[in-house]
Amino acid sequence: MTEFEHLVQLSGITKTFIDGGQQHKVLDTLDLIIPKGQTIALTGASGSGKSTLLNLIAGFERPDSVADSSSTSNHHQSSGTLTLLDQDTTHWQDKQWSRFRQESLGVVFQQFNLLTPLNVNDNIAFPLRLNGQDWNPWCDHLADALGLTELLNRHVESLSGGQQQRVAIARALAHKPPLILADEPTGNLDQTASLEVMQLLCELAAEHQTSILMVTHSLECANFMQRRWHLNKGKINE
Ligand SMILES: Nc1ncnc2c1ncn2[C@@H]1O[C@H](COP(=O)(O)OP(=O)(O)OP(=O)(O)O)[C@@H](O)[C@H]1O
Repeated sequence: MTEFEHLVQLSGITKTFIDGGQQHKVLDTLDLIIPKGQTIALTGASGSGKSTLLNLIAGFERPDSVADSSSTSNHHQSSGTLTLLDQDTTHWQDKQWSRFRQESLGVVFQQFNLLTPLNVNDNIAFPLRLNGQDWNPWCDHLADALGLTELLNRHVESLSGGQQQRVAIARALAHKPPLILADEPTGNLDQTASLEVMQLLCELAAEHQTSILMVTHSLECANFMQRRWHLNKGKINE
């Protein structure tokens, strides 16, 4: 992969939802940069927009668009700029978003989105196979560290919530992407398993300069990250 200056950069991004006829501005002309290799804990009250921010960076949501005042036609432009790997995403089509997610992103979201017809092994190896790779010693290490070695042949739908969460974490880390977005990745895990997950994330970040943006309500988990961001009224405070 080519070198880049900023992994993620948001400039003046606004996101508004309309609910019951009322506009609700969740992100308000937000500016932020996630440099390569930085690990960040994201906190904020329920409903402050943490998941929305992760969804925007992953391309599952789009920023608001505003009427283009410089144009006489009915053109709209994005409320701000979202730059990923030094590329402006404003005009990215689905194909470019898919490629970014496939090659450069690992996500652990609240819904694990596991591939239910497949077993644990195939779920973990899925991002690797999309990138033309196969199961490798790093996958063995992930399975071991996450307590999944005995479960590799099990269908994911037969697993408990905590086991499914660990599969989702292994899948996000399998292809060693430069960016991990995690939304309460240890929400279903006990304290011992949570600490093991945090150690694994830190190991990946330290060895491969992986950047991590992790939503957490746990101070203990937040302390594993290098920086702490707090989202309030559509803005980030550090
Ligand atoms: N698709 C949507 N349509 C309408 N409103 C939405 C949508 N997605 C999110 N919202 C609203 O945006 C606000 C921020 O939601 P979001 O899920 O990003 O918050 P959060 O900080 O992740 O909350 P939590 O900690 O409870 O998960 C909430 O008021 C939510 O109701």
